Amino acid sequence: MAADEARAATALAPLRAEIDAIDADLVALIAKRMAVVERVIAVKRAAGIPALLNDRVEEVAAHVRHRAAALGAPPDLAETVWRAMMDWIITYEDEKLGQ
Ligand SMILES: C=C(O[C@@H]1C=C(C(=O)O)C=C[C@H]1O)C(=O)O
Repeated sequence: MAADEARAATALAPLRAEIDAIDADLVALIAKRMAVVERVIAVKRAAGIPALLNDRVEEVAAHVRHRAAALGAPPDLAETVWRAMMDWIITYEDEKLGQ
């Protein structure tokens, strides 16, 4: 059993390094997306537009489902991740717009 676990640990290490590298790329993309969100907030503030725009939320969710399916990723996973991110961003925008 110990030998099996040692073999598994050896096999897992490079895969986990790949996941860590992908996560670093994803965090960089989140930072890039948030920089655009800051510009969205400025436009919304100037025009008196609210943080939550339901039609846009549904459009983004549909886009990521479609893109995930095209790339062989689970659409439900993509939609779940994006809805969580958009919920967080809407709260963030709300706080910023209320200031
Ligand atoms: C960024 C926006 O604000 C909110 C956040 C969204 C997002 O993170 O994609 C989408 C819809 C909005 O309610 C936007 O209106 O585009």
